[in-house]
Amino acid sequence: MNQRAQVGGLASSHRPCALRCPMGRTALRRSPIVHAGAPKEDGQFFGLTPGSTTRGQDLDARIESGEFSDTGSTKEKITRPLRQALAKEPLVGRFIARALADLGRRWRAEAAKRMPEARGDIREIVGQPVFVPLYKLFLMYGKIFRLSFGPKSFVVISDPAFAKQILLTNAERYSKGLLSEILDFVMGTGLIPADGEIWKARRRAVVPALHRKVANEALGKPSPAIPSTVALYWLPYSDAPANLALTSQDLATVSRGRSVLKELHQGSGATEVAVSFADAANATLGASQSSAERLTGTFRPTTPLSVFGSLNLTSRARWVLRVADLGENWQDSRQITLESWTLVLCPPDNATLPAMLELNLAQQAALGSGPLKGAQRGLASAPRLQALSGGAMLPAVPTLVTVASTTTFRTQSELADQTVVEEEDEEFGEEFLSARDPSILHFLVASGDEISSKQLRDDLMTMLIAGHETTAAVLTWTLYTLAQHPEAAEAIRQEVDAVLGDRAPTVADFGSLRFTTRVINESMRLYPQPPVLIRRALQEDSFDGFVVPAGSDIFISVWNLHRNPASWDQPDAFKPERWGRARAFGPLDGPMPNEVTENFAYLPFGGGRRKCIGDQFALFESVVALSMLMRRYTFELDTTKPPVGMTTGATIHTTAGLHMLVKKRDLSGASPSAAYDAPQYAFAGSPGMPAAAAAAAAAGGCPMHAAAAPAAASSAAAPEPSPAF
Ligand code: HEM
Repeated sequence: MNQRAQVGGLASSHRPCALRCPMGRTALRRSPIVHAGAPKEDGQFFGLTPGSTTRGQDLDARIESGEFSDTGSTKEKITRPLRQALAKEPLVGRFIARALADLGRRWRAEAAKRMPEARGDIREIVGQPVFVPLYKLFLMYGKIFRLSFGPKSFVVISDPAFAKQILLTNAERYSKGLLSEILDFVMGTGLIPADGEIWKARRRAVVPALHRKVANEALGKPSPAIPSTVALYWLPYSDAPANLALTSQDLATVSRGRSVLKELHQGSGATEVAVSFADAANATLGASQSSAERLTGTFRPTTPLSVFGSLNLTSRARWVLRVADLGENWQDSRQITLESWTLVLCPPDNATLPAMLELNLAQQAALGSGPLKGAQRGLASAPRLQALSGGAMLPAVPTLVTVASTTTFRTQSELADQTVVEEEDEEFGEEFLSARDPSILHFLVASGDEISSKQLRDDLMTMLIAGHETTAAVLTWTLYTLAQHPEAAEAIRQEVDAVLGDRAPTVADFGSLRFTTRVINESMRLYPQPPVLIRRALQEDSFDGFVVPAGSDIFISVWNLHRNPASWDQPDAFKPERWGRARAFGPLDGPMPNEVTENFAYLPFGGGRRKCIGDQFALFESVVALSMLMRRYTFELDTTKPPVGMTTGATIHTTAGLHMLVKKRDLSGASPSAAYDAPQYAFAGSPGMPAAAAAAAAAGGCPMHAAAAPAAASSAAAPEPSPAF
């Protein structure tokens, strides 16, 4: 059980964050909240008021003014003064007043049945991550309201019970609606956008491909040597960088361990600088490699950990961050910018690395300028990828390779038992397994007699995109959060040192890496990827008496669910311990949180029949990446850079990149302990908690922002550039 808030209402439980907390500024100071059921028969404009030019501020000001908390029937309100005046008159006047009072009661009752509605100008919410205004509106309107722009409207759901109804109980009444339309050209009838019979058939076919047994088959291969260092460097996304010229200044900058990213983003020198990073790495290795070799992965990392930049849809998406083992010679410290990450672990022979890298480059190109346009370009480059990987797009779903290359995967553990999908266990086709090629692609091809190449392509594209950007975003925001919580980062290190030492995690270790896992769980609560789920009602449905007609487009705001003050104690606070038993110190022995344990208040992987098929896989992947990175490095926010900022995409993107100072960790003295105790993570208010965080917690402020407080001269060296909204 987690430590859920035992609170009666929104206003009483949620304390505003003193600093730049996502939620802090506005509605929380107002109470009571207008809950669902509050009538809004004429709607209220949340959009630009006539003549106004600002966006988010307008909405904030109008929420602040109480405009949205106004309730009741407008007709009743307009006629009220007349009724009151008439009531003072004798006879006829009193008679009319009584009739008006009756009418007023009827109007109020009718209004109460109508869903609250926010109407306005779409431009007002366009300038900010869309889930943020939705949260503000949720705090005003409550768990269900209609958001209307001219003739178009959406029903916004922020209540666990309603989400459960849509995703589980009445799931057959809903389709992916808008999402399918938007994703059609890139995912076609892949599993995410597909509906109806196609979805059913494809789910049955694809789910077994993520089965534990597929992973098992892929495992058991010798684990590659674990590197002592991992170096980080940048590569340009361009397939064939025309200009590889290096300036001596570039090399000098890089070899001093300084960031060159400032230059990177200032225009034409970008490619040169990025390449100089790679060349500096080469120089460090004493290797002489052509640029073509570099781009096709000649670095031959001996580590199972290679991290590639992910699908980042911001203007910085052109850069690929790659983590590879470069040996001991690598610089001790350097400054890099992390945008978003995904994990690709290479098999020991490294045969697929070149193709993976190419694939990644193509993805970057594909999605560099926006999901729609970019993805089209990605498709165009698919044949080339095939050529590079010897005719088969094997690395198309790198995550499977991840687990496959990590370990022997023999011992059952909490995760191993749950790993991948159990629900269709009986349908698993052993005969489709291939020891030689235990990839998802192979499984799909072998098991799908009638599958068309278009369907295969759709399935793979879907899994590629679904499994790539999400995990990358989770790691990005986890690192961001940990940079503000050095005590939690330290606790991860203690755990990893004790459980793993310097070896790579295995699935068997997963159960022991509990704190690390709970950090990921909590990071996914604070930053759900995606923050909003989209559905369309195929039939009428109703929620607490509010009717949602067939054809309605619906946003289930996971962000709102995950920060709902009625569900969570200190909803904006990073508290991995909330997933343990209700005590301040002690083992995190609660169950792995998911939509079932939290009754749909927590939906990091959705729920019901459209739940993510890669959930356990992704969790393991994230824990592997995080534990290995935290073991070897320390990450601090670079306070000289602009605030991180959030931008809406399929996942939550950074606006200005996540700039971090990365230092190699001193590992002397960090060895596995025979008698391992759970790390002494300093929970809220505990003696071990950094002063600033404790002060913030005590003040009811958002601990996420503790490091920004003046007293933040603790181990949290980085002041707090919180996401700017
Ligand atoms: C941390 C990483 C991940 C997160 C946060 C995540 C999240 C989600 C969520 C929230 C959904 C439900 C969408 C909805 O109901 O509209 C979903 C569906 C899906 N995910 Fe994931 N996912 C992750 C990793 C993966 C991986 C690794 C794969 C595959 C390799 C994957 C494949 C899919 C597919 C195919 C669906 C659609 C399932 C269906 O509709 O039947 N995901 N994911």
